[in-house]
Amino acid sequence: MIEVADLAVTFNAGTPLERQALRGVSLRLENAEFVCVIGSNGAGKSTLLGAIAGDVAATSGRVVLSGQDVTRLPAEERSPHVARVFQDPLAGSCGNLSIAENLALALARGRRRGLRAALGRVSLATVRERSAELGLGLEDRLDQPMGSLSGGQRQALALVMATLAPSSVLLLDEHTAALDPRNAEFVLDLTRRLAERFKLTVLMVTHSMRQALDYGSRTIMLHEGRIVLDVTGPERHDLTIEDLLAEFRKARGGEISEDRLLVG
Ligand SMILES: Nc1ncnc2c1ncn2[C@@H]1O[C@H](COP(=O)(O)OP(=O)(O)OP(=O)(O)O)[C@@H](O)[C@H]1O
Repeated sequence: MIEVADLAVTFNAGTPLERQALRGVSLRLENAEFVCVIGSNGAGKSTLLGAIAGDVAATSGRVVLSGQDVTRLPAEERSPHVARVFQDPLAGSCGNLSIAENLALALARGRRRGLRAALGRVSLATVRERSAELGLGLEDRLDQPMGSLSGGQRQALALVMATLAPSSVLLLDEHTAALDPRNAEFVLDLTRRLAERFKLTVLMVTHSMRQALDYGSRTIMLHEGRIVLDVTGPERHDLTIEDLLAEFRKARGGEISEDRLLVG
């Protein structure tokens, strides 16, 4: 469960560079709910994910994860609750370590122990099994460096890593944006399967309006730090990309001059 109450984040407060990235966002995701977040550049999407994960400090408001108020907890103390996959396939893993070592570290997430302890505990069979499920042949390459993998393979493994240790919340920050369409589809399908299997509460940021309507059961649009659209159920089912574009226009008070919004 994720609960965000009246969350505000202001960067560089009191300076000429002051920027209100979130202006009172309230949002509740029930257990195992999968919500897509869409919004124009600078809308506050990454800031929202960062504030939930603990990388970004809340200026005011509250963040509650699985019933625990984590607003003042640092990121590492939230990690037993939260797993995160970023846009950059290089961001969430260590390229110099082997695939097996990266998976072992992921398994140790949220525990105060190092690689050696993690490697001692990890079951090679588990790592091999979870890698084999991807159908990419990675189970035979576990000793190879993570850096030798393609972007798509790395993002697929990042998802496996995110779901190795028991966490309930998965935050996805445009995690397919750097992939070609075929790999993006593979990773999205994997996302859906893992979310269902582990009953994860998912917040997925995307620039693709198609993805925002096709994945999960609810779509949220952020604009200038506020939620301007929150649709679910039959209302969402009937929503078209044209409708979403119209919502963007409404939010922006005119035409869309957005180079990163994708209708596909
Ligand atoms: N660390 C920071 N310091 C100062 N300003 C920041 C910082 N992080 C984000 N901002 C500003 O806060 C606003 C929201 O940024 P954020 O990255 O959350 O937007 P976004 O919706 O994820 O955008 P995009 O789609 O372009 O990634 C932007 O104006 C951004 O410039």
